[in-house]
Amino acid sequence: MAANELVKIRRELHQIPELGYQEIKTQRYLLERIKDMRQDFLTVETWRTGIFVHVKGSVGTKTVAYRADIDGLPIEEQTGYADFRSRHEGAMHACGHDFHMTIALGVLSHFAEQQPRENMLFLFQPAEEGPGGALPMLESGTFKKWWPDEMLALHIAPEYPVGTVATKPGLLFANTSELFITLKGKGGHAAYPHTANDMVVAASQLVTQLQTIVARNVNPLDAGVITIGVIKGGTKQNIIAETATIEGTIRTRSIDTMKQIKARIEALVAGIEVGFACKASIDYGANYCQVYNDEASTAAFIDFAKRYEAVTFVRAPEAMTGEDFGYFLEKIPGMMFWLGVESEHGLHDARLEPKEEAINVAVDLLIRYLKERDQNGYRGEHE
Ligand SMILES: CC(=O)N[C@@H](CCC[C@H](N)C(=O)O)C(=O)O
Repeated sequence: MAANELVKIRRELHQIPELGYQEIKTQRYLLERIKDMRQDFLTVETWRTGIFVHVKGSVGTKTVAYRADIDGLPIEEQTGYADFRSRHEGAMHACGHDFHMTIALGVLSHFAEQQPRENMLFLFQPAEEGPGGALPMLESGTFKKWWPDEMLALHIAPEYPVGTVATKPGLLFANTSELFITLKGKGGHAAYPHTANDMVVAASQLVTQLQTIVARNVNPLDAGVITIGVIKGGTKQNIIAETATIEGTIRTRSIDTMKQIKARIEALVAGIEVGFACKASIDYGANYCQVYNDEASTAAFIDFAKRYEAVTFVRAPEAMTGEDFGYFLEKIPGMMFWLGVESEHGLHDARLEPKEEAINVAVDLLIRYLKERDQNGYRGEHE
């Protein structure tokens, strides 16, 4: 696909962001673009709001998979885009999944025209931002039928210039768990606090206490994050709130630290229940396992990236970002890398404006890399 065609696709996708498992228009749009491609080697199967596309190789003894996530975020866009802003109120592609999908379409269209030796599997995966599409997609009959030998994915990186790719072997992204806490007390008139049981005060205390866990309970040589992104409670300024909810995310480098943090959260919440004579419930929502890059797959990618003159390779530090792609890497050797897109504003920011030149950089890089691997053999073939 030509660079201007890819930019057009990205802009069309940017206008229709949809949240996890609501990607109806996105799926329809992707299916239309896939239908425009040469069909001789393709088999397309939908899975919920996602899509699998299998490319039959001329030899077809191995399969390499490439995954792109397709959901948007509940953010009201504040970019400077005039012509292609999100048309969906309160939703935005603020994590670059419009780029991820466009890049996957660009790579797929190449291999739809030029049949690879080995099979390829493209996954357009819903719900990466939550509740998680990777694990159920991995467990689906379609995935099992086309089970790959190796798997790749990328994520845009606003902090790197266009032309940069970054990754590392081993741990790349953290273990994550969502966190939803509901506190239920007794509402009442603002003027009669002694007759009520104020959950705004209880929630405020709890948020402050939660921030002590990483500071006071986690080994400083280990790492953890507890971010509370939402706190809601009450209905009016002169009514004492009967309920309050707290929503956040927990990030850790190790599973043990995740367990330790959850135990501390439960102890603190139990303390709030006693201290405020209220009822509390905790829901950990979606949990993602770490993204752990396979040594051999990552070494092959880094070796290529260092030789490929169109990109600069940077060794990435570990990040506390989460990615349900980690579930695939738990079962299948593979790797994920960052793609530099240079934006002043970062991921999950309403002003994120990744540079579109990065799309073509990624498409060319992936086509060349996959072609080289296709000629030289994927994991297990020449090892
Ligand atoms: C790359 C990225 O930003 N990923 C998200 C993944 C969401 C994880 C999960 N829903 C949670 O909030 O814990 C991230 O926030 O890191």
